[in-house]
Parts: sequence; structure tokens; C-alpha cells
Amino acid sequence: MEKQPRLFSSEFFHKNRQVELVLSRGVLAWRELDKGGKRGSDIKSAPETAHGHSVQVCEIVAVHKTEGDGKDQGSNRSRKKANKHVLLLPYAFTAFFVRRTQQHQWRCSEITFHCASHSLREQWIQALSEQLSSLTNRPKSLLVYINPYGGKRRGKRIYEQKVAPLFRHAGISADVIVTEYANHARDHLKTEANLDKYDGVVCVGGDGMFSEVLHGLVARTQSDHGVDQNQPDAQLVPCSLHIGIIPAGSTDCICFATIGTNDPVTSALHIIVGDSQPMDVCSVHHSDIFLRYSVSLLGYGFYGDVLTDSERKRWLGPARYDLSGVKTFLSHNYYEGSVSFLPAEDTIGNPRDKLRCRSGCHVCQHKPSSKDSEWDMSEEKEKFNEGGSGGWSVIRGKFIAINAACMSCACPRSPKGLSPSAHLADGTADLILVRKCSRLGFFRHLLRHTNKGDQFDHAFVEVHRVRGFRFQPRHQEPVSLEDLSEAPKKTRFGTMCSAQTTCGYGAAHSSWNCDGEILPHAAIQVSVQSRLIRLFARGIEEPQRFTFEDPSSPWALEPGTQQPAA
Ligand SMILES: Nc1ncnc2c1ncn2[C@@H]1O[C@H](COP(=O)(O)OP(=O)(O)OP(=O)(O)O)[C@@H](O)[C@H]1O
Repeated sequence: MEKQPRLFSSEFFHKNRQVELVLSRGVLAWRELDKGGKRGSDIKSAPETAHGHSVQVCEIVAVHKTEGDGKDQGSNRSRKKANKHVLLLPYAFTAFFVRRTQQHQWRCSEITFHCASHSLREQWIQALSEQLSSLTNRPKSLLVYINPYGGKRRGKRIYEQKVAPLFRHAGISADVIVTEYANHARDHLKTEANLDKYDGVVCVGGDGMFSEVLHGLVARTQSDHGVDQNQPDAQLVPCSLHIGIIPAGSTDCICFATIGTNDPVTSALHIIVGDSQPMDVCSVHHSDIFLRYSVSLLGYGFYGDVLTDSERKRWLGPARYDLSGVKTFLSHNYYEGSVSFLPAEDTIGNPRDKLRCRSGCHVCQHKPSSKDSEWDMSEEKEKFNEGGSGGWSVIRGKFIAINAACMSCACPRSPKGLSPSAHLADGTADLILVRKCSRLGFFRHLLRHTNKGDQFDHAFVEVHRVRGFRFQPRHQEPVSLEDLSEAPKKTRFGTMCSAQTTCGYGAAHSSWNCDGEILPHAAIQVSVQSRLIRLFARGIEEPQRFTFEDPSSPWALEPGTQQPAA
């Protein structure tokens, strides 16, 4: 990388010590000088470069004027000295910036620089502000929905105490709606919200709340563009507004997958710096009628049965998943049917390649050849229906589980996830078929989700990277008297299709678990909608070394450096 030309270089004071402050395009750097103007001891607040400390301008949250007696003037011991400095150096500014801590968490750090000249301070603030305002990806205005009942019912407090102050600091305005009922956010987004006013929509809650916002925003985008989302083969229009998630739910699976942690401050900082993570979304239909969107797991058989059973045990709290998991495992049910799928042929990854989706993922950035990128579900379906395969493969059999993962679905319980190499934005899903097998075999398969073993390395498991799939149970589904276009309703005691209880599904059918909601039909068709939404996130960052040779280190004085007039 080329050395960045310096724009500004000045001497300031930080904690009563003289520092050289340098602004080059995109980087703010400082190093301590001793009395002779040489480099002195370290200042520990920002990543060290080879010669000092630096912060990328794109990770600066804000720059504000500070009173000369800023709080970093020193401890009691040095108060006398500090007071002298206040008199000598009455002008100061503070830069607030992103600092990485452990486990993918970000914090907002600050550093204050003091000087004797009013105009010097003003020039620095102006130069930094200009660079910040040139970052056009940053949101200025947000629409925020808070679920006051998500997780431990702390959504409102989390937003008010941890997030709103950061947004104010960064000059972001927010219109806040505290939801009053389930699907309030979805319905408001679908019809009422004046979205032209905003740069993004933020939900404060868990995965269910995110799903509401996703459904509302996608539905609104399609209706604004005249696209009928009931058409399974429709090419959906990507949403222009970014979605931010402030985690305040029970599982926060989407935050773990896109940021690596479920920490509200970290999420707020990703929103402030305007990060952008595209995400694929699966659209799920039954008989040409739209059911739901899914971004994480679609599971029939085992995961459908666990969810159905756990919904009846809501009163048990989170322990219900363990209990239902054990019960479902012991029942060892299998279901007959046929799975048809369209393999993703021109991708550079496969589900067993151990290429994890991380920040800047090259698999997601790979552009398929024009032939593959122009694949058309409707054309392929026509060929398939006319008797030809149209590129589709068909597998019939008895399955303990049929799972489709649009992302790894990693979470603290299953650190690798259901499909460790699934990608957030490569336009595919990983389809995992677990055929009828022994209990012990299935147990080993499940166990490998929690250890280093390869969960796909069993004769009864196969995994395919697909652009779409369909499932047809062997036995005809009972006809639902319900309006098929209605999404499943969630009640306090569970999400159940009334058809399921009134028409009496036998053991011949399981249910689909669609991102934690139960679908009312077993026969479904699924299409991966590539990069339909974008989140304020950047994918999971690889751990960084905090001391590094920064190639953009601006310490060598470049020609053209301005010395602002003091
Ligand atoms: N005001 C409200 N009253 C009742 N339900 C609500 C309200 N606002 C949102 N909901 C619903 O509450 C459900 C659960 O919310 P949320 O996802 O925020 O928390 P959670 O279920 O505890 O977390 P997770 O989904 O991560 O497990 C969502 O499906 C959402 O539709």
C-alpha cells in the first residue's frame, strides 16, 4: 500500500504530554514526542502503528470541541500541573473512535488533544469533519422499532441507555416506535411508514423482531415496485434501506452471524460507521402462494418437530428447547417425500470446503459467469415440469431431517453452526439431507455440531449448495380451510397452523421450522433471492493483531504537508 500524503501535521498536548498529530487521507495518527521532539512513550488507546497510534477516519464516530479542562487532564497528583496546562492550552478537541476489544466487541474510545491556538483547533475540527462528511454511507436518519417484550424485556432500556447516546453523539436523528403488539413493526413498514425520510431501519429485539422488519421492508419494496411476492419465480427487488439490529432477544442468531457477537454497543457502532453486509433471503411458497422469508434455517423433520413441541412448553422458558430436543431425538421420527433442487454450479465454494464466511468474504464477492448469474427459476421450472430435468436433481426417500441454511447458523451452543461454510451473500443455500439412520448414527451427527468432527461425514447425510429447492411429502397434505395467504399466527402458547390441529396431521408429516416460526404446509418451494437485503454489519472480522506495521503510517513527512497556522 502506498504511503498516504499528509494533509495536516501539528503539535498538540495529550494528558500533558506533547504529541505530533497527523491527518492523512483516511487516517488520523499521533505519537508522543519527548522534550527534544523525539518519539516518547506509548499512548494506549488506539491501535499502535510501527511508530505511534492511528485510527481510520471511517472508524471515527465523531469529533467535538472540548473545554480546556477535559477530563483526561490527569489524576489528583497531577492536578496542579494540569491546571497550568488549562491556562496555557485552553483549546481542545476530542475524537471518538471505534476500539476493538475481545470477542468481536467494539467500544467507543475517546482521545482529547489540547493546544494554545483557537484557529489551530478549528482547522483540525474542520478538516476532520470534512473527511467524516465525505463518508456518504453513514446514516443520518433512522427509523427505530423497539420490542419492549423481547428477550429479558430490556429492549427499551438498552436502547435508551446504550444506543441513543451514541446516535446523538454521531449526529444521527432517530424516530422511535415502541411496538404495541406482535407484527406492529411489520405492518407499519408495509403501509404507513414514510421511508423516504430514512437511511435505515433499526430493530431492537431478537430474531423474531428482525424477521418482522425484514418482512415489512421486503413487502413494501416489492409493492412500491409493482412486484407480486406471491409469484414464486418473481425476481424480487433488493431493499434500498439498510437494516440495523440492536440485539435484545433470547438467541440473537442473526447478530452472531453478521457481527460475531450480540452486544448492543457493537451493533450501534456498526450502524454509525455505516457498515454494509448484503444478505441472501429465501422466499418460501406453497402452491404459488407466498408463506414467509427465511435468512437462517429452514428445517423439516427434526428441527420442525423440536420447534412444534417446544412451542407447547413455552411456560418452561429457554429450557423447553433442551427438553423438546431430547424428546424429539428419542421419538426418532422420519418422513417420506421427494426433494428437488437446483444445484449452484458456478460458485467458488462448496459446503464442505471449510471456507468460512468472514468480513470481506471472497466467496460472496465472486461474480458468477453470466450463464449462471442469469439463471432463471421460472425457465428451469418450466423445463422441469415439461419432463426434462432443467438442471434440477430429485431425491426421494425417508428423511429424519431436511435442512436448508442460508448462513452457518453458528451460535454459542453450536459454534460451527448447522452448515459451517454457508455464506451470507453468495446467492445460495446449503441443503442438508439426513436420511433415515440408526439412533446412534443420528446422535453422532448431532454431536458433531458441537465438536470438531465433520457433521456431513456420514453415509446417511448429504449436502448440496443450491439456488432453490422444493419438497413434496409422499402423502398428500390435508387441505387447509384457512386462507393460505395468511402468514402463520403466533400466539402466546405457540405458532400453530389451525389446519394442523383441526385437520389432524398424522406422523406422515412434520412441519417446517422457518427461522423459528412454524409453517402451515409441508409442501413448499424455496428460491434463494441473492442479496435481497443489506444489514448495518460487515461480517465476522478475523481476529486482528493490535500491534502492526501500518503501511499507511504517515510519519515520514511527505511533500505537500500543510502546517495549519497556529
Ligand atoms: N409489543 C409487542 N407485544 C407482543 N409481541 C411483540 C411485540 N413486539 C414484537 N413482538 C413479537 O415478539 C416476538 C419475539 O420477539 P423478539 O424476537 O424480539 O424476542 P425473543 O423471541 O425473545 O428473541 P429471539 O427471537 O432472538 O429468540 C416477535 O415475533 C415479535 O413479532
